[in-house]
Amino acid sequence: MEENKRPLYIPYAGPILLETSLLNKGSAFSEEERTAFNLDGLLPHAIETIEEQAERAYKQFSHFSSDMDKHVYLRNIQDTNETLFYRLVNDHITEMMPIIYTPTVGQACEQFSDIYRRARGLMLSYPDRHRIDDILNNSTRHNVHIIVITDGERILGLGDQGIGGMGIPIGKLSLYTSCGGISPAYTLPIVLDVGTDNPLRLNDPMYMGWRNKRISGEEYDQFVDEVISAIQRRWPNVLLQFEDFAQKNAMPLLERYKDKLCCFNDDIQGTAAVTVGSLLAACQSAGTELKQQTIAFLGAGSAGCGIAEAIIAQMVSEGLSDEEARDRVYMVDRWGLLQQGMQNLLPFQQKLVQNQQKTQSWAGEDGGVSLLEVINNAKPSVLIGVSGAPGLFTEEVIRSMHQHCEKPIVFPLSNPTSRVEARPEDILRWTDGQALVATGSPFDPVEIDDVSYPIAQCNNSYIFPGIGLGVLACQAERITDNMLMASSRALAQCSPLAETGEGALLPPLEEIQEVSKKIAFAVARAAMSDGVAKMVKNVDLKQTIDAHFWHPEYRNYKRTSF
Ligand SMILES: NC(=O)c1ccc[n+]([C@@H]2O[C@H](COP(=O)([O-])OP(=O)(O)OC[C@H]3O[C@@H](n4cnc5c(N)ncnc54)[C@H](O)[C@@H]3O)[C@@H](O)[C@H]2O)c1
Ligand SMILES: O=C(O)C[C@H](O)C(=O)O
Ligand SMILES: [Mg+2]
Repeated sequence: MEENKRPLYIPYAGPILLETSLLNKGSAFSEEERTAFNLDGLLPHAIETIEEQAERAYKQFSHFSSDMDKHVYLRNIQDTNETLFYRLVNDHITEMMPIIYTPTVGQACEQFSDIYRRARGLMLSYPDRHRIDDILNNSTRHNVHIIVITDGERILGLGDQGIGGMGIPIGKLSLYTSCGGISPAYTLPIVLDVGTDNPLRLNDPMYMGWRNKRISGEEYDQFVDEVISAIQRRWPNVLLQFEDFAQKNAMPLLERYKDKLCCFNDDIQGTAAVTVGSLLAACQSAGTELKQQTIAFLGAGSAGCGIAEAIIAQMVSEGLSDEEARDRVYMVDRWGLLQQGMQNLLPFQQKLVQNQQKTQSWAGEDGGVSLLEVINNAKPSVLIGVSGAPGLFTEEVIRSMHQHCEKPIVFPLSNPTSRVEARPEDILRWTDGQALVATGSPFDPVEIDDVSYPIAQCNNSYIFPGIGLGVLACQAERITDNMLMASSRALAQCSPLAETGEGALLPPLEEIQEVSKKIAFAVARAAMSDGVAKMVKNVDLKQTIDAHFWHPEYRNYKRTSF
C-alpha cells in the first residue's frame, strides 16, 4: 500500500491524458492536477471520489436490461478509465463477472464486429507476418508480464469466431486483474488473425478480420512460431496463456512451447487444475479419496483429456499404479468410448483408451460403446461433460448413474450456458437432490422442496489468476505439473463444503482474491522447489504476493516531460 502512495510521474496532459485509460481519473482529478495537467474546463466542476464515480456508473449499468448492453457499457468504462472499471467489477464481482466473462463474453465474441468501439490489445494478421516485431513495438503496453493469446478457432463451445475471439483474451485478462491482482498495465490480449472458416463471419459485411479461409499446416505453424519468437524478443519473461485454440492445435502448441517459455494452455491445464481441485474437495467432504472414484467423461478433447491426465496423476499420488488409475477413467467421444484399436485418435487420446477385452461385451448394435453403456457397465461415481454439445446428460443417463451410485458427482462443464450438458435443476430433480453438481457457466442455486442447492462454477477462472500472481511473485520461468497440482490442492483447501461439510463446493466469488493469493503461494512454492523460480529462497513469499497485488485506487500524479 505504501507503494501506491508514491506519486506517479506522468508526461501526458490535456485530452490525451483523459484518453489514456490506464491513467484517466475523469472527475477524480484533483484541483492541483487539473491545473498541472491542463485539464481545467475539460471536466465538470465537481471533484469526485472513486466511490462516487462507481456509484454513478453502477446506476447507469443497472438501467440496461440486456446482458450484452451491460457488457458493452462495462467494456467502454474499461477502455476509458481502467481503475474505475476494476473498482466497479471488484465491488460487484458476482453480478458483473458473468457480464465481462462467461457466458456473456461468448455472445460478445460472436458479435465482436457489430459492437466494436475502440482498440485494445494486439491483432496480428497473417498478411502482416513479415513485420511482427514492428507491430509488437506498437503495443500501448510496454511492461507486459502476462499475455493471453487465441486464434479464435474454438471459442467456448461456440466454434470458430475468427477475430471475434479477441473477446476471450480481454475477458480472461480482466479476471487476472480483478481476481488475481495483476496490474492492468502488465497485461496484453492478443488475437492471431489467421482467417476464419465460419461462413457467418466470412459473409458478414461488418466482419473486421482478415476475410479469408483459415491458414493451416506449415503456414500456420510458421506464423505462430514467428509470433512467439517475436514475443520472446520483446518480453522475454512474459507468462503466455494459450486460450481457445481448436483441438488439432491446442495440444501440439503446448507440447512445442512448454519447455521453451513460461506458458500453459488454460483449456487443458487450467481446466484440469480447477476440476481436480473441485473433485478433491468433493472427496474430502464425503470422506473418500479420488483413487476410489470411477470417472466417465463426455468429450475427449483438449479439456477432457487434460482433466483425465491430471486425475490420473492425482490417483497415482494417492497410491495407485498408472495402469490402475487409467483403468478407472472412461473417455467417451462422438464415436463412443475410446478403446484400443480405434482409428484416427490423436496421440493424447490414445493414452486414454480402455482395454477392449474389458469393454467388448458392453458394445451396442453399432459396435461402439455409448455413454449410457459406459454408465451401466463401468458404474461411474463421477461424470464430467466437456463436449460443447448441449443436453447430452439425458434423464436416462443421469437416472442410470444414480441407480448405481447414491451420491453421484456430475460436472457439466461446457460453456457457455447454451452448451451445458444438462441443467443443474434437472440433474438434481432426476437424482432426488442427491447429486453434487458443478457447472462451467454460472447458475443460480436450485431450490427443491425448500432446500437450496448451491451450484459451484467449476471454471478455470478459479485457477489462472492465482497462477499468474504466483508466477509473477516468484519470477517463474516455466509452468510445471507440480505447480498446477499445487494450485488444485490449494483450491480444494478453500472449499466451504470440504472444510465444514456443508455449503458450496467452491468458495464464493467475494473471496476470490484471497483464494488467488493462496493459490499463488502454493504455485510459487512449487516453482521454487522445482527450481524454475528466479526469486531467492529467503524472501518472504506471502509479503511479496501482497506487494504484487494491484488495487484499483487512484494515485497522485506529478508532471514530468518525456
Ligand atoms: N469449465 C471450464 O473451465 C472449461 C474449460 C475448458 C473447456 N470448457 C468447455 O468444454 C467444451 C470442450 O472444450 P475443449 O477445449 O475440450 O474442446 P475440444 O473441441 O477439444 O473437445 C470437445 C470434444 O467433444 C467431442 N464431442 C462433440 N460433440 C460430441 C457428442 N455429441 N458426443 C460426444 N463427444 C462429442 C468432440 O469430438 C471433441 O473431441 C467447450 O464447451 C468449452 O467451453 C470448459
Ligand atoms: O472461458 C471459460 O469460461 C472457460 C474455458 O476456458 C472455456 O473455454 O470454456
Ligand atoms: Mg477457454
